[in-house]
Amino acid sequence: MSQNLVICGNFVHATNTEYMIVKEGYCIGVKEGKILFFEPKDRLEECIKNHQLEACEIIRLNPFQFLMPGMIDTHIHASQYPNAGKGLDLGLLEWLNKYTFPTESRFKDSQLASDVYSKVVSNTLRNGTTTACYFATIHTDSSSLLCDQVAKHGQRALVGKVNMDQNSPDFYVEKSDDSLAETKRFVEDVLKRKNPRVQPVITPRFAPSCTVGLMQELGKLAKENNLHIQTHISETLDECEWVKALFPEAKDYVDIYDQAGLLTSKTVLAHGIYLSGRERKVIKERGSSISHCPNSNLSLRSGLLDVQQVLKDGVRIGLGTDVSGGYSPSLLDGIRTAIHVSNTLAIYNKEYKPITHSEAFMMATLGGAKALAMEDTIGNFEVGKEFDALTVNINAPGSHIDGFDDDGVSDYIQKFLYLGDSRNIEEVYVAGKKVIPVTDAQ
Ligand SMILES: Nc1nc2[nH]cnc2c(=O)[nH]1
Ligand SMILES: [Zn+2]
Repeated sequence: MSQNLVICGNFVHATNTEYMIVKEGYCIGVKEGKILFFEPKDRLEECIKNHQLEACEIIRLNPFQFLMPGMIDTHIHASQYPNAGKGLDLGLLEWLNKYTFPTESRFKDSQLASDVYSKVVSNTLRNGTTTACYFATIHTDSSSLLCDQVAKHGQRALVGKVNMDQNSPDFYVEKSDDSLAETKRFVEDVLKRKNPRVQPVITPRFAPSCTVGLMQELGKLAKENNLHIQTHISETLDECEWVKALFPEAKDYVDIYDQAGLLTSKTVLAHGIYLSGRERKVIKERGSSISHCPNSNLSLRSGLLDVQQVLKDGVRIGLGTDVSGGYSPSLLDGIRTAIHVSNTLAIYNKEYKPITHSEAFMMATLGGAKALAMEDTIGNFEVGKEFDALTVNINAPGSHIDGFDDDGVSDYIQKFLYLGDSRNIEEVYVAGKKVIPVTDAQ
């Protein structure tokens, strides 16, 4: 059950006009999971009275604590979690064949699926990911087990059963008709749960793995049911060459998805490193978004995404861990690596203005919400949104952060983004319910 809550202290979030805004000495009121007020704390009594929250316990944060929105992982392969931190010696296409497909094929086994999915959901939650956009595998029933784990641990997620009907190994491929029928079965199963925090996402793996016919049918299915869509695009040069050879009649990579009806305002495209200006323009026109996965792009040596160009072109962008191409399930790592990728571009081009920690923070929170078309529900502390939040303590036991006399709240926030880890994330709330620390009742 989500409780009613009042929390007073220091806050940080992104808005439509500011990448990062610090609110010192504020109070927030939460009723039935939703934010009722967010005001300076001298208005506390009046707000409590106006919103009939008198019976509610008031939590007062200490000066070393602050509240931030929960982080949003816009691209993560739950089924690749067993491989996180290993097998990064090959480029994308060889890596898929040698490590990824064999691992994913094992998820036919429901015991293995439940075990791995429980671990990945609990680890990402502990690391402050309140919303995740997951790839599962081609297996329908085991993909449903990921939904079970998301619900059990109290995370918010989009869950995708993967589609692959060509150019895949014999042990991990579907017949086109089965792929579509099983996707329909999966979508029905997820929707009939009527859990607003667990939704299906249509998940053609990437163009090389899917026939045009299947992609078109998936586009129709998404449209009929107003579903999210996720896939990969323009991640490596080898992949782009392969795509050109496989789809000679397409204008470019984006055109393949566009012709299939897969580019909508609820589509998130992972990577997008090698997109042309025309492709970014089409993505913007369709209202689709990009998931920037910097750890993966460095770990698999795929390339460096120019985030400034993506932002300049008006394309919505969030951060993804892309486990296990990315080895870290933490979006704090995503924030740091995004900054370092941008710094690297600036080292090689003196004119280049790298992104700041504030921009990276925005991408991990409100940017992610926009990328997943969920900005009406989550992403910051706007009144009316659901309360997905982290209580951060830079002085937590075992913390690797030291505060000094001349540090202000903004310094604490910056230090957390660079030096913090799950030890500093003392509490995690999803829709007003405290899901970390885990209690016996959960
Ligand atoms: N990083 C990454 N790229 C992909 N492209 C197609 N499949 C994958 C995958 O599993 N991981
Ligand atoms: Zn991926």
